[in-house]
Parts: sequence; structure tokens; C-alpha cells
Amino acid sequence: MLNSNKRSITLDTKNPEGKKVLEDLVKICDVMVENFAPGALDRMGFSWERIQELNPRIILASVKGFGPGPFEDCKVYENVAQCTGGSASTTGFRDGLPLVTAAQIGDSGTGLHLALGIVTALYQRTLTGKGQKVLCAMQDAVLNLCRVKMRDQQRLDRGPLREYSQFGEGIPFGDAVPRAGNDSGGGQPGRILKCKGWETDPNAYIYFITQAPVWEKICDVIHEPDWKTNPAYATPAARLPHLNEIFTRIESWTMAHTKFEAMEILNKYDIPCGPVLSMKEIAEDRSLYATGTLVEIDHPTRGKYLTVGNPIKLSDNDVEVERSPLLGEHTDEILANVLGLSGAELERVKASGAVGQPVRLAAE
Ligand SMILES: CC(C)(COP(=O)(O)OP(=O)(O)OC[C@H]1O[C@@H](n2cnc3c(N)ncnc32)[C@H](O)[C@@H]1OP(=O)(O)O)[C@@H](O)C(=O)NCCC(=O)NCCSC(=O)C(=O)O
Repeated sequence: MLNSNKRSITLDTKNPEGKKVLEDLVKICDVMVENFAPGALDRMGFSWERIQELNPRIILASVKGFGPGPFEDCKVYENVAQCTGGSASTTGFRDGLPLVTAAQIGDSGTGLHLALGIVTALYQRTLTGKGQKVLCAMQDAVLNLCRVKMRDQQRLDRGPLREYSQFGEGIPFGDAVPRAGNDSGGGQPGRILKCKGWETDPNAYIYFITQAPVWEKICDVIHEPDWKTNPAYATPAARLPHLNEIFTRIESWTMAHTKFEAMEILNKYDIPCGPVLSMKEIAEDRSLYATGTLVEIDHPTRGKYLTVGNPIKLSDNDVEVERSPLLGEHTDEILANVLGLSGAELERVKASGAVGQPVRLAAE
């Protein structure tokens, strides 16, 4: 699922012939992307200085776990980045463990940041003619996605975070941003609430936002018309200490409806809400296939599989999603058509063992 629309070459860059092939690729490519452990590329003989020497127009894009600093030599995986980038300490419930999130904010989140860095560097190159090095550390990418919590860290110096439910519960704040469960903040407090069937369906829930401009409509829907004018509930600030009571009341309404019924009713009044959709429900949503967000792909060895297409829709760039390549599927094609190797030269590279099937220890 991670390699759609790519070609695959296997190459042992520690074999002199393989290193030469990579050097030749560097000379003609626009972008080199790598996420080896810190220092590995240098040890292969591809320092940034050497890469620039080979091709001053190339963009070298690297993912590392950390930027320069005390942890720069560490190897990093997804959940390490979630923990070191501020996500884990702010995810979960106040009285529970820090939690990692299922969203791949460390891996895919960093990849997205890197991709933006690459297109920026490519654009800059059209003006300067020069390539540059793009580095994105996983810790930094996760932190960037958690920047609102960094804002809250600074707000804490001025007093309690009043939109967090722990404020309404009278529980004092410490010196760091706490975990806030499913709270969303400010004038738009939100929670995940049970819907009809929650006893047996782990996804019978809806996210419900008591957005200030639609408060009166919410009061009508849940049959609490007095809350429109009662000073204890009428304004966002007045409601903050009562959020548990308010959401308990709203939940008694949502529990009488399925998440889809609730969504339909609430949408009529522009009350922001979102059913918790399982992966199964998403995979069965035909509208996502119609837009190309979900794509069914045929693969020669795995059969049919679902992949997520491009979530970014471009009006003049309709690229069809293709299956991922087999490992090394395009080695010959790349050597012949991209590098123009043929005859004895091609045979020498093949005979060197630099392009054979690699030993796959990491995945086993
Ligand atoms: C992901 C890693 C922890 C994996 O570490 P390792 O499995 O030990 O791989 P390394 O990158 O260190 O590579 C190991 C050695 O293999 C060598 N190596 C790698 N590829 C080649 C080829 N093609 N030819 C020759 N040698 C090679 C490399 O130079 C190293 O050699 P030596 O010079 O002898 O050392 C690390 O690469 C890393 O920290 N990457 C940056 C952060 C990152 O992208 N993390 C996301 C991972 S995915 C994830 O989080 C997740 O799946 O979950």
C-alpha cells in the first residue's frame, strides 16, 4: 500500500558495482529520498558533499528520528516519535496511560512534511538552478502536528485550561498539558458519545460538538429549551463548568438513535458531529471509491487489495493509482532504460551480485 506508482530496483550499494549504479542514478535524478539510520548514507559513501559533487541540481531528502542534538544518533520508529514529539503525553485520559494514536503521524506524517519540503526545493530550484538538502526529523513532524498542545502549554502559565473537562471536575492542573480524553476545546466543546447499539457494537459512537452558534438548536433537539436562557448554560463560558452534565444529557439523546440517525438529524441543524466509522464501514463506502479515495488494485502475487488513493484532488492532474511493484521488478528496466546500460556493461553489473535479490532480515 505504501509503494503505489513506483518502480523498484534492488541494489547493494556496498558492492562497488552497486555503488557505481547509485552514483549514476544520482547524476540524472531530480530527487533522492532516504530514511536510513543516522550516518548510514555517509558510510555508504554518499555524503551530501559527494552527492552535490555528482549532481548540484539534486535534492536529497532525508527522514531521521531526531534533528541535531542529544538524540541525533538514535534509530526511531513510529511510536518512538509519537512519544518524543508530544503526542503520547497529550493523548488518552488524564488518569490513564499515555497513548499512541493509530494514525501514523510519525511515519506518514513525516513523509508528508518531507514531500512538502521536496516540492518546495524543486520549486526553488527552478529559480536558483541549485539543489538542496531537505531534512525532516520524525520528532519535529509529530511536534508540528501537536502544535496546539504547545499553545496550551503556554496558556497553562496563565491559569487552568478552562475548556478541558478536568476544569469542570475541579481537578487541579499540574505544570504540563494533561491528557484531555476526547475533549475538544474553547467555544466548541466536544465529546464522543454513545449511540444506540453501543453495548455490542464497539463503534456505535458519535462525536458531538456543542458549537456556540448552534447552542439553541442543540437545546431544542435534546428537549432542554430552558438551557437557552438559563444563565448557567446560555453562554460558552457559563457552560464550561457544566460540560459533564451537558454531555450526559446529550448522550441520553444520542443513545436513543443510531449514529447515522443522529448524524442525519443533527446535520439538519448544522450541529457539527461525526459518526465513529469503523475501517469496515469505510471500506464499504462506495462514495469513497467514486472519488478515488479508495481504490481496488489487482496484484500479481497478492490478488486484489484495497489501497487509499490520493486524498488530494487536483483538477488537472488525474494520475491513476497503480499497484506497488514487486521487489526488484524494474531492476533490469532501470539499468537499461534509465541508465542506458547494455552489453558487457550491463552483464558486469549483473554478474557482480549488486542487483540480486536482497536478504530481507528486517521484515522477518
Ligand atoms: C528505521 C530504522 C530504525 C531501521 O534501522 P535498521 O534496520 O538498522 O536499518 P539501517 O537504516 O540502519 O540500515 C542498516 C544497514 O543496512 C545498510 N543498507 C541499507 N540498505 C542498503 C543497501 N541497499 N545496500 C547496502 N547496504 C544497505 C545500511 O547502510 C546500514 O549499514 P551500516 O552502515 O552498516 O549501519 C533506521 O533506518 C532509522 O532510524 N531510520 C530513520 C528514521 C525512520 O525513517 N524511521 C521510520 C521507520 S518505519 C516505522 O517506524 C515503522 O515501521 O513503525
